[in-house]
Amino acid sequence: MTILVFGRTGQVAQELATYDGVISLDRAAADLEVPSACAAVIAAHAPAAVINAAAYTAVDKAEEDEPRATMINGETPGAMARACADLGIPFVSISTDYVFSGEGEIPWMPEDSTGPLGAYGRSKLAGEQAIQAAGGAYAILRTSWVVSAHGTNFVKTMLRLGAERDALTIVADQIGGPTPARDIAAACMTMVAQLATDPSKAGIYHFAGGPNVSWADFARQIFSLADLTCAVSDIPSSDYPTPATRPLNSRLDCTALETVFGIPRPDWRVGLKDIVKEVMG
Ligand SMILES: NC(=O)C1=CN([C@@H]2O[C@H](COP(=O)(O)OP(=O)(O)OC[C@H]3O[C@@H](n4cnc5c(N)ncnc54)[C@H](OP(=O)(O)O)[C@@H]3O)[C@@H](O)[C@H]2O)C=CC1
Ligand SMILES: Cc1cn([C@H]2C[C@H](O)[C@@H](COP(=O)(O)OP(=O)(O)O[C@H]3O[C@@H](C)C(=O)[C@@H](O)[C@H]3O)O2)c(=O)[nH]c1=O
Ligand SMILES: [Mg+2]
Repeated sequence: MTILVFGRTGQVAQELATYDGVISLDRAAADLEVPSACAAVIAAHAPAAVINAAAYTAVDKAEEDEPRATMINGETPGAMARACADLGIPFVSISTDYVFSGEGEIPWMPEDSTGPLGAYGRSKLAGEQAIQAAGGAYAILRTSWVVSAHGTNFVKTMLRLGAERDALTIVADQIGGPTPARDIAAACMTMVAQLATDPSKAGIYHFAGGPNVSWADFARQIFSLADLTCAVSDIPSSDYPTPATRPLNSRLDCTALETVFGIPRPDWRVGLKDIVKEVMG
């Protein structure tokens, strides 16, 4: 069973590449700025399933580059979904907590109203809508705060800064679920297998690590596991100005994924241990 994966260098893409039967496409093989080319690659390979793990993920840069982010995150996933629907094969595409406004403290349900605060979130929401319009055996997997030993992420930034500095100020009013890329890859593989035999499972699902935590408390746990002495002071988001506004409430209710696919919410503290070990050597 061949599974075609868009993305090769990304955090989730690298974990997907460890599975037998996965063919990974880098930018040279499939440029997400060209929707028709990505659809043509799917038709040419005629795989058993497709997973889209490529995206424009530079949240701040997207503010001044929204047309490109919208092409990559909005238009192209729609074209991929239509190509998969035409072939009658499952399609899983990863989305984000940043499609939500971040109001309140209640974990977001997949069917809750969206309200992105920035260009990245808007572009990902456009992708979700295009995929849904295509129909077929699709799944949109919204995750959050992706971490791994590869690529750029908060854990790697903290391990670098924590070794250089005695103290850091970290936002404490954004709460969410850090999610190991390895767990996301495993979830995607389970989902394409089940969608192949039961397309009625199509829909939007949430998948994030638990327990929910603030970035500041997450940093403390990273430093503790890595034996780094770096004091963390809580600050409000207003003291850490960035071009794009981040949601305060990134909590995702992950019940539906467990009920429908039997995939439980992972404990990020388990995955974090492996990541710290892998990065520190
Ligand atoms: N990172 C996070 O915290 C979160 C991510 N997500 C979502 O999860 C998914 C995976 O994210 P993650 O693994 O962190 O992503 P990364 O930022 O680690 O990697 C992004 C991947 O997309 C590829 N890519 C970007 N632009 C193009 C293009 N024009 N053509 C082809 N490939 C392109 C990159 O290739 P190249 O190396 O060539 O640039 C890279 O392989 C994405 O859909 C993302 O939106 C959701 C929630 C949180
Ligand atoms: C480095 C640093 C960051 N921060 C804050 C800024 C930000 O609110 C938070 C996390 O920083 P990041 O740069 O990892 O945030 P960001 O790139 O916005 O992370 C997001 O990426 C996209 C792709 C997603 O889909 C989201 O789920 C989320 O993971 O930490 C501090 O408060 N102090 C610091 O010293
Ligand atoms: Mg980032």
